[in-house]
Amino acid sequence: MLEPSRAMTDTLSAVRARISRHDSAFCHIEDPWGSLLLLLPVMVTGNQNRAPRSPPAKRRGTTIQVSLDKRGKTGVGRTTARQPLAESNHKKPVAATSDFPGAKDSENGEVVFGKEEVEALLNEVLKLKKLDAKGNMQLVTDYSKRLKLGLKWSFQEQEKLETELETSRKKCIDTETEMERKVVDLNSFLLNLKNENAALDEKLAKESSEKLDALNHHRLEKDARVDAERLQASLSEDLENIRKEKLAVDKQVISLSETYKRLQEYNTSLQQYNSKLQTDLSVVNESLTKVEKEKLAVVENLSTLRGHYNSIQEQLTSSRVSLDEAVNQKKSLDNEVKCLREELQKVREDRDRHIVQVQGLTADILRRKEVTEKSIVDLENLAAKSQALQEMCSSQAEQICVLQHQLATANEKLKMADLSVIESKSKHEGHEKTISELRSNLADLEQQLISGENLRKKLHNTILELKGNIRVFCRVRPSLPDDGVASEAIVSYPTATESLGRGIDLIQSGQKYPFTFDKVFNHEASQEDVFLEISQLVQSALDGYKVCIFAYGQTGSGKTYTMMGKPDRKGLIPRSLEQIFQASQALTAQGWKYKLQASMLEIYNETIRDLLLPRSSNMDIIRTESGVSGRQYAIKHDADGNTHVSDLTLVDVCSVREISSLLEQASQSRSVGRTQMNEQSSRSHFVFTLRIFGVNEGTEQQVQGVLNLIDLAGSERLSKSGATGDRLKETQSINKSLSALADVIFALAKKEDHIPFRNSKLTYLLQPCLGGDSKTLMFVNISPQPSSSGESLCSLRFAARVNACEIGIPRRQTTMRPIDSHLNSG
Ligand SMILES: Nc1ncnc2c1ncn2[C@@H]1O[C@H](COP(=O)(O)OP(=O)(O)OP(=O)(O)O)[C@@H](O)[C@H]1O
Repeated sequence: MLEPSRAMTDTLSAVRARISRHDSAFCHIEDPWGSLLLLLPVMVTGNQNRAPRSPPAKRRGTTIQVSLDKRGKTGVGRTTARQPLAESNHKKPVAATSDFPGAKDSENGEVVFGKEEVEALLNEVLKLKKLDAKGNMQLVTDYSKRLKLGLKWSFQEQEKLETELETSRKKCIDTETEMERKVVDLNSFLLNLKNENAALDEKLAKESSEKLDALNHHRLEKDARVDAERLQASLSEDLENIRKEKLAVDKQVISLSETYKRLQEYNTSLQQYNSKLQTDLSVVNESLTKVEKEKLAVVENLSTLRGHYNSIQEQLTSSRVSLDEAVNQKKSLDNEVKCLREELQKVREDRDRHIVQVQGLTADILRRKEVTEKSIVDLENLAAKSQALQEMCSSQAEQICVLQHQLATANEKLKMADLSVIESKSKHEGHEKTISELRSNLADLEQQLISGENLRKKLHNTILELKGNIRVFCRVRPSLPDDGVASEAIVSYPTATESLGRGIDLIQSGQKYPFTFDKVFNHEASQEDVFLEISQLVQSALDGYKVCIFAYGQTGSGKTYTMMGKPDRKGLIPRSLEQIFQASQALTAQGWKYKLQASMLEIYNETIRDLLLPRSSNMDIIRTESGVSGRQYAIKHDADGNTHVSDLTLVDVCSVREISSLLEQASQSRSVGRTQMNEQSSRSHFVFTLRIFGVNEGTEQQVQGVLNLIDLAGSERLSKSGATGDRLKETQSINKSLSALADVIFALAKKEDHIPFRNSKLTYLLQPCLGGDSKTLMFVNISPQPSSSGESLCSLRFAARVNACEIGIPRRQTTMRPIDSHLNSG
């Protein structure tokens, strides 16, 4: 990596040399006037005191002296070289004579003018003689000749100088041109130099990066070298250790060699011992033979010594065995690198000991035999076990086969199950898809249902509005057993199409009075028939309208029956409440939540009574009504048209059962007076009010409806009632309030400025429901008794007038959310 640096250094040196050369040339050119002075044989000087810029030219021939006079003007003079003019290559000699004073003769007889000569000529003063005119003339003539010569020379010199000046100018121009050319060359050279410099910089950067790489590489190599050195150090340590080990091994080798030598010596001694043992063996063999002979002799001769013989035989056998063992041991010792010859020798030396050892070995063999036998038994046991295991293995193999078969079957089943699972999955997915579709359809249907319900409400209310704001239904009760046998019917129903179901004719004194209402129920109409006609009106209350249904009619005409009914023939109030509960329950599916509040009061003799108070409280009030003391219920209407009766009991109701209980309580609380006409005739106006607050969680819509169901007191005439005393007062009060009701309705119909709501408690209580933004329905109940025909006619006439009224446009009370307080309260 050092090569690029060296090459770079060489290149830089070469460039510096070139720059140096060019610098010198440039410097030379930078002093063009110096060059010009070299070219021009002119010496420029300042005044005489200033040092010349170049050494005074001691040139031969005439030189031009340019001098500055005292006013700074440049002048051109001549210096006269003291050389002969002939040596000058540009001077022409001027002929001169020796007669000319002031001029100096050259060697060739030429006159050379210089400054001094000219000055001397000019300053020459002719010395004229007074009496020598001729001589004077001569002098003047000479002087004029010399002046002429001087002038002539001067002219020639001037021409020459001009020529030289012109030449110098040309040369100067040439020099300038040359200089400009050289400047251009130098500029291009400088440009090249800059390019080369840039290239060199680039090369330098490249080489710097290469140098960095080289340095990195060098660093890595250095690290590697350090590692290698470390490795070398560790290897050196290992080598040192190995050397130490080698030394130890060498020592061991030496000791082993010594051991080997000793072993060799030992081997030699063993061999000697072996030979000795061989000798002993032969001796033993001989003795053995001898012993055998003796043994034979003993066997043959001494049967009594058989036992001894046997022992000897055994000893002999053992000796033989031991001998064989010894021989074998010897052979093995011989075969085993003769290392154990020493032991053999020892064995042979200690023969008895060997015999003992042989005996021990024999015993060991016996022991081993026993062990072997035991091992054989064990082996047999193991074989048996092995056999059992093999049998077990075979049985297990069979089981494995069976299991494999079962596994294959199970795999098949698993595959089948997988397939069935996949199939089930796809079916499930299909089902899910179907379910999602059904759900979306259901959602659509629900949406359609909601929109249908909204449309229904709209249409229903539109129909009701088209029908008129206050409608009148007429109901004729059937004849009761107590009514006695009627001689003739006082009511008939027209059968004409236009008045079918809507017309009623009352016959009195042979005169027929036809009436037409929104609906006429004859005596056969059931409670259900009646309720069917008003159910939509009740539904309106749930939709947020103020609904007011009241029953008007003479005593005993069936008002209470129509409104309350009997336990087995429920009237409008329980049916309406049932419908409201059912409808509110059904609307929960559309996101509606309702809160229902019930209140029940009666207006008796222009006094309000809370029918939901405990009986004791009512008793107090009754005493109050009779002038003792008691609380007053104040009626107030807020800006939203809601009526509030102070201290009136409001009960949150959640079921029909609760309502039934409340109605029962109210029924018992009602003031029931006896009149001559109806033993159970109620002498008060009964007002059942159900406030309905609904909110839709989904649409944020809120409704606030009111359902007023009113059972008015009987409207009998005083003359017919026969009442006296309190009953008369009751009748008068009732008639007054009914009259006030009629006045309000008629005032509304006439759109009078003042509506006399405050004329009675009943009208003031029902003001919001009569005031134009509610839906009002009046039942006019008619008794079929001929004796009641007059009252019936009055009722029908009143109803007809009411039916002709338009009291306003019903307004649905709906808002968006903020009225949550109704639902949250309580
Ligand atoms: N449509 C009807 N069908 C059967 N019975 C009826 C019908 N209308 C009324 N009655 C019966 O007639 C009697 C009088 O009816 P109800 O008490 O309802 O009259 P009312 O107008 O309420 O009298 P009051 O003004 O004195 O309260 C009751 O016994 C009632 O059961």
